[in-house]
Amino acid sequence: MSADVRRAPHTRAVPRVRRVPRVLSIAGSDPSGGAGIQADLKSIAAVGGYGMSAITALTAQNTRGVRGVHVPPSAFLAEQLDAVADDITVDAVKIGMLANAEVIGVVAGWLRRIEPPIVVLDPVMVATSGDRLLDADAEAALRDLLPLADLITPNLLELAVLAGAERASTWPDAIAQAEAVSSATGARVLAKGGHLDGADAPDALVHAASGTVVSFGGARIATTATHGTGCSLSSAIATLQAELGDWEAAVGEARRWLRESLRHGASLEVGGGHGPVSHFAGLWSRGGVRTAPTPDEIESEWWAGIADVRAAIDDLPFIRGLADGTLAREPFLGYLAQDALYLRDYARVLAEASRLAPDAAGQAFWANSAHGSLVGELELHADWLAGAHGPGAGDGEGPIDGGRTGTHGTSVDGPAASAASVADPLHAAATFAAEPDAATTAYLDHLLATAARGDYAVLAAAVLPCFWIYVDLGERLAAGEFGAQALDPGHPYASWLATYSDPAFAHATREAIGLVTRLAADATPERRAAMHRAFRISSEHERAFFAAPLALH
Ligand SMILES: Nc1ncnc2c1ncn2[C@@H]1O[C@H](COP(=O)(O)OP(=O)(O)O)[C@@H](O)[C@H]1O
Ligand SMILES: Cc1ncc(COP(=O)(O)OP(=O)(O)O)c(N)n1
Repeated sequence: MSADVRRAPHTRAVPRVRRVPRVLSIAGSDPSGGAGIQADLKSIAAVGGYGMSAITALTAQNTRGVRGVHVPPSAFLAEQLDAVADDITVDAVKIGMLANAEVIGVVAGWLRRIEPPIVVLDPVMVATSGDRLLDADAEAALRDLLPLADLITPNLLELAVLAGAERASTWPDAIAQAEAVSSATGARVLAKGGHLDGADAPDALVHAASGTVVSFGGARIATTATHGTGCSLSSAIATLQAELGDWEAAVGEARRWLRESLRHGASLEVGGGHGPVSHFAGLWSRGGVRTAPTPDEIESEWWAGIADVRAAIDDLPFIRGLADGTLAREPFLGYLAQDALYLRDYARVLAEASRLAPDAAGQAFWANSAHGSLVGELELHADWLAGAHGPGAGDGEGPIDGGRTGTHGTSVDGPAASAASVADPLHAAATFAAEPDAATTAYLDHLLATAARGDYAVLAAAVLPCFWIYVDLGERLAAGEFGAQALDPGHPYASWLATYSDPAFAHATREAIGLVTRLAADATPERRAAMHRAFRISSEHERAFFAAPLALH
């Protein structure tokens, strides 16, 4: 190799690290999908890039071999390249099959003009099947292209051609040839050991300028699905280099990905010859292939999914009596006594959700809700249970100040205005004097067991109905959906009903819905199903809880 092919000092832009790199493959087409641009686009996507392709040549091939090659006019390749570069920032280029010297000339001219920040050149010459993919008289032109690359990825045969030597018979010989090519071109060279005999399939990243040789070992994977491994590896490296900005890290990760894909290639059952690797095997097994619902879709689906429970709650004599004011004081106070017991442990469950929350926003939200349940809500219960409100209490029965705090987990932003405090031992004794009935016990057992299992997302879903069902009831009561009596200031439970439609509680409920549905959208299908189950069970407990007072009295 002559000294004049040594690469000029690097003047192009330093590669920028980019989360989803835009990677252009300049390569030939393989209609069987295992090599060429088809493999490149799959590989780029599989390792996290946005793939583009300018097609140099069309092949008619399958896993058994190449039947024909058609090279379109090189001017049309130039048009493809310009169309991309005129519009899109190209973060990395991978070059594969170039077919002939004319095509190489077009690509070389374009590279000189555009100066993409990363160029990985896979010097494709002969397919594994033995078919030529580069005219024999184009090898000199290809050598001249090498200095325009940052990384060259030859297999053993291609390395020997580039080094002007016999095919290396040992791995140290291959590394020596790679050093010679790197030294002559200024580019890094990845010597690939896929075609070695023996139990190992090593690769080595050689950089003569810095005198480094980084070896990558690995046992040979027993498979015949090796069609397109070179194409796939080089595209993955180009993409990962654009993302990571570190050649050693990019090669290491690309190799790990390729080896995973090699292990699963045979299971695709493509063709009777050398089949392709399974480019997305890792993604499929780790991430699944089904779409995930959006938070909005989950909200509608979960709400519609408890339509039967909500309708049953609406029809309960307790709710009807509460709405039109005909509910007797005794079952109402019985309900409040149970609700006080419920809220005391519900606050503990909310505190546990706060402890489990992975982020400060969730932590603060649930802690605030736990505080609201105890300080705001329970103190209103304490008032009622101490006889300060309601029919026969002689207080005018209008809404009380404490009504600004919401029901079930509403945040409060100031000291409770209510006179009775659960912090006061006398009031606490009265507030929590009742024995929990079956409905309260069952609901709390469900919530406390869910909290004990320690799955934050499932716990968040389990506490949600207590927000959501109450706020919905409150809004519809306030809108007169259950009759105009609920709007009458003289209604015997007016102060209580006011808590149902408290705007602060409505706001907290929106936050809780958003938080839970976002968790569900991000969850695996199995976890989302567990969340949904917990949500549904809590909703059913809500119905039983509202049914209990009149079932007992
Ligand atoms: N059976 C195998 N087991 C493990 N790695 C392999 C195997 N065959 C090829 N590779 C790897 O695939 C990549 C492509 O190598 P190679 O087959 O030598 O190149 P090409 O596909 O260009 O002929 C290299 O990283 C090589 O180590
Ligand atoms: C269109 C096209 N380009 C390149 C190759 C060679 O692919 P490669 O990754 O070198 O793998 P093998 O198939 O040769 O193992 C090709 N076949 N077709």
